[in-house]
Amino acid sequence: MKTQAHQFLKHFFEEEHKDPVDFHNRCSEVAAEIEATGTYSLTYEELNYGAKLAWRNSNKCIGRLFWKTMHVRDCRHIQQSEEIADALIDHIRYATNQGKIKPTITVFHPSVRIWNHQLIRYAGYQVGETIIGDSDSLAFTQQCERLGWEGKGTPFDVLPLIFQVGDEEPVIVRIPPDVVLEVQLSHPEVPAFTDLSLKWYAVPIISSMKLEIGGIEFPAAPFNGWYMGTEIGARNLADEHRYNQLPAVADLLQLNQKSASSLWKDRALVELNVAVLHSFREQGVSIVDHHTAAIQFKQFEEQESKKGRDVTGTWSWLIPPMSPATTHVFHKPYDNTKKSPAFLYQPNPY
Ligand code: HEM
Ligand SMILES: N=C(Nc1cccc(CNC[C@@H]2CCCN2)c1)c1cccs1
Repeated sequence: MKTQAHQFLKHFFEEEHKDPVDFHNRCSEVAAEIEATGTYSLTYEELNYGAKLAWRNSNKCIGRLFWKTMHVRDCRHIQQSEEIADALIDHIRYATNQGKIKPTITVFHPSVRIWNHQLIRYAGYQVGETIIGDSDSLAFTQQCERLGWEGKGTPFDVLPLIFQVGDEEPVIVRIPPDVVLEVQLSHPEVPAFTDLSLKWYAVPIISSMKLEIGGIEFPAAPFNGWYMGTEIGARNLADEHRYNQLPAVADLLQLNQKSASSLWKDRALVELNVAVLHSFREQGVSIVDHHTAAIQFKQFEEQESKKGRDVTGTWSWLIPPMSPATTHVFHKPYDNTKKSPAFLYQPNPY
């Protein structure tokens, strides 16, 4: 802990060009606190900077150019369930910002754990052989039902929040529908596209990862950015084991699905992604296409190298799932070294 704390403080004071005397004093203060209590507490400034660094260090993230602009909400003092529920719903409201999405993170006390993968996600139901809704949510939806939640059984039922303080009973909270912004999907050139009755939620808020700063761990630190269109159009709605919409889109476009070589899947994929980007933009919700995102990532790489910092990355996650070779990312290797502060995986609490 002591070495992790020292490493973090060294980075913090150096990068923020702080007085070395203050650095020395802060180190002694932290060392004394660790000696006395086994841990130490980060100042708000250290938490704010540490959370931004964790984003900057996220090897799988193509969106890192904007790492300095993140809003950091310090909720480490909250331990009452009602207040945690309010803080989570406030995060959704604040980050959504009527569609002009604000990259935001809310950091809770280390004893808090959120069971959701994302604060907003659709339920998944096993009905005989078929799955209704998001198959990624099957297990979590069962936990919600076990705790008394009942969905309507539609493909787009927004799941409730489940969180836990220490080893108290988990708390389940419905999200007020007016807080959840959703985008109905339409296509700029195919009017019949709306017959598919497709939609997706506006704001992805990851709530299952642990934030680690200077050796201090925060299992509950939900963070959001905006979507890259391919996440919705090339994976969530396209994967066969997810919403599997490519055949339906191909029917609409009257493509020849009998032969793979007609590239009907590729044509359906492009039009589905065109619809996602068109619909988000038309409804004033922030989103980025994978080409623009790659250009922004290139700017991030250049900015970091100007600052004398190496950019680390996970190639297989940085390339977009659609037309990857049309981006510069595909054509270069990335060093996958893990840095700290970081966002880490942690086992499911259920
Ligand atoms: C601002 C707009 C942002 C965009 C467009 C963006 C884009 C992405 C995309 C496309 C992925 C891959 C996701 C997948 O394939 O499932 C990703 C991964 C990731 N992003 Fe970003 N991101 C943004 C902001 C953020 C923020 C604010 C944070 C944290 C503060 C963040 C942290 C991460 C992490 C930790 C991963 C890896 C997740 C995992 O390992 O499952 N990103 N990002
Ligand atoms: N645009 C986003 N997408 C994103 C980022 C991190 C993680 C995820 C979810 N990834 C898990 C899925 C499911 C398996 C592989 N991908 C999405 C953001 C979410 C939160 C901040 S940015």
